Amino acid sequence: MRGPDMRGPDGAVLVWEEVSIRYGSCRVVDGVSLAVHSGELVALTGPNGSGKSTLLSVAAGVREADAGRVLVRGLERKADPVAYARQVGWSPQQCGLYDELTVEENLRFFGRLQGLGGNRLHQNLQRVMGQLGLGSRRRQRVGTLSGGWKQRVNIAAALVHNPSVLLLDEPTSGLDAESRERLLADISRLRDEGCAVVLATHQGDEVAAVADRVAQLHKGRLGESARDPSRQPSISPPLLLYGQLRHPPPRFLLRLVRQRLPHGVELELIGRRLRLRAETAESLGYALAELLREGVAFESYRTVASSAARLA
Ligand SMILES: Nc1ncnc2c1ncn2[C@@H]1O[C@H](COP(=O)(O)OP(=O)(O)OP(=O)(O)O)[C@@H](O)[C@H]1O
Repeated sequence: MRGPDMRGPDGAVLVWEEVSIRYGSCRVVDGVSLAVHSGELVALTGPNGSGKSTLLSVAAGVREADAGRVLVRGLERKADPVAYARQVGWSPQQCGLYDELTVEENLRFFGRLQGLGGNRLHQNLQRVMGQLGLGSRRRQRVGTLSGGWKQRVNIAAALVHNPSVLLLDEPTSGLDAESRERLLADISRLRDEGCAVVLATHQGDEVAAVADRVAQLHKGRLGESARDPSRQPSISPPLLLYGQLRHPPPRFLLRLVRQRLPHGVELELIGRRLRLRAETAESLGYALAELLREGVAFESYRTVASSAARLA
């Protein structure tokens, strides 16, 4: 149960409204406004020290904004901290897991912290272990897991109470390319299941293929391109196509298709998720036709003609 469907003014589940945060005299987040919707994955990118973790920590409720406010389903934390916490899952950069406990014991512990117990806790543990593919590792001590599996448990711990919003701080950091790809595929599935996901990373290129939108922070300020879509000018917006493939196509075939794409068309693939970006409908249509001609089978796809995103 995700609770009553109370959303922000424009239907957003998570809203940062003119948020500023200081450490001493240093303003590390400066008037940031950003709205995230259900079923949307926003990549929060920017160099080290640009304020990504700080911005997430305010939404997670672990520190207060000095100015502005954060709303989750229209609710401010100070109005009802318990109801707010139920809606938010936070996976911090430093895993807070207990190495000497098993995967399941860790998740049970975090579930209890969220006030879950009995059958509800049991059901939530099953669900979350299924979502992150942890079933076969449930009895393994966390201290013996690889970095990729630890990150999965870290994310599962954030999801155990079934929040509407998932905040992920550098979840792919330190992972090899294959583990990163697998983890990003899992994260995009969580988004597809309806979660509003914000993923902070200083490696924006890596998440561009799965992100619906990229919000770029620089010295605590949000780049023009990443502001709330409704406030953006619609000058030559890119056309985007997101597709879910039946099977991941062989690499040689992708290479072949890429060679034939019209100038300016980008094609990215993570697992079975494909993204095409083009400047015109003609070039997008041409690229799609090329993929279909080569036998790439889509389970589904959607196109977005949007000024919402600079999907870098
Ligand atoms: N507890 C703190 N006290 C003082 N300054 C802090 C504190 N935490 C963070 N900062 C400073 O705030 C700024 C933003 O830090 P933050 O960790 O939010 O950036 P980031 O974009 O997440 O960086 P990274 O990618 O390295 O995690 C940095 O200049 C950092 O040094």
